[in-house]
Amino acid sequence: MSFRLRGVRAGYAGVPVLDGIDLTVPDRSVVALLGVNGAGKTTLLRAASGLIPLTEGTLEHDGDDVTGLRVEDLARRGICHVPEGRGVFPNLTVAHNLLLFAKPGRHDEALKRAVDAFPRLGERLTQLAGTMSGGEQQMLALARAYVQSPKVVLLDEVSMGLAPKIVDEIFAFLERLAAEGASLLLVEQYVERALAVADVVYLIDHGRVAFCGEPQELANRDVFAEYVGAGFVS
Ligand SMILES: Nc1ncnc2c1ncn2[C@@H]1O[C@H](COP(=O)(O)OP(=O)(O)OP(=O)(O)O)[C@@H](O)[C@H]1O
Repeated sequence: MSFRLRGVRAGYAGVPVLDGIDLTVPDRSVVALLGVNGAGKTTLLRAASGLIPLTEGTLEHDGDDVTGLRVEDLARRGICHVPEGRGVFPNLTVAHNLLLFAKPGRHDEALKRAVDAFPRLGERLTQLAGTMSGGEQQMLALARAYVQSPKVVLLDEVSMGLAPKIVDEIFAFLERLAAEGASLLLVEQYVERALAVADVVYLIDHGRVAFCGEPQELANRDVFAEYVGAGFVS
């Protein structure tokens, strides 16, 4: 039971970005993905979620080859992507945004689940998503993944630009998601916070894995200062 990328190469319009990535998200674990701007973190999450095709390599989930499946087919298997910039539908209500992602016949359950995780969404079910604050929209983006009872959640900078109190709420939610048994692959600007919840950390550099290990190993390594440096305060 795990999600794996093997020898993954991918990029944009013939420009390679990922240069042979081997990465495993073990069952019930949190994996932090670090690297400088432009290292390829977002591209890796897009490739892993089926948003961009692989030019080489494979994706495996629970031992099955899932390479080439579309984003919605991967989502049906429980592999859910929360993209940078949230990706909510601004002209639909909060409830409608959630129900688009709910399992058929499970609409009430989905709304209950979302509101339980983020009570402030419950006060705004009829509000247009685009009129909510940035933090509320981020909660909606997370709740849309949550209503799918995901097994693997790919999270791209979900705390970006948010107030510290909202970031706390979001991290509490991520811990809840992990405690409920989901695996997380987390790209996060708050490096210390990501390492505090992570079981495993990968450093990506120029589209390659520069380090893979436990967070405490990384803190003692020069490689960390080299690639992430200023972002970490122990
Ligand atoms: N849609 C795109 N078309 C062409 N090139 C792209 C596209 N998106 C990203 N790139 C390029 O791919 C490389 C990796 O970008 P990516 O966004 O994956 O890095 P990142 O590690 O997530 O960076 P950041 O921390 O700044 O978000 C960069 O050189 C970037 O310019």
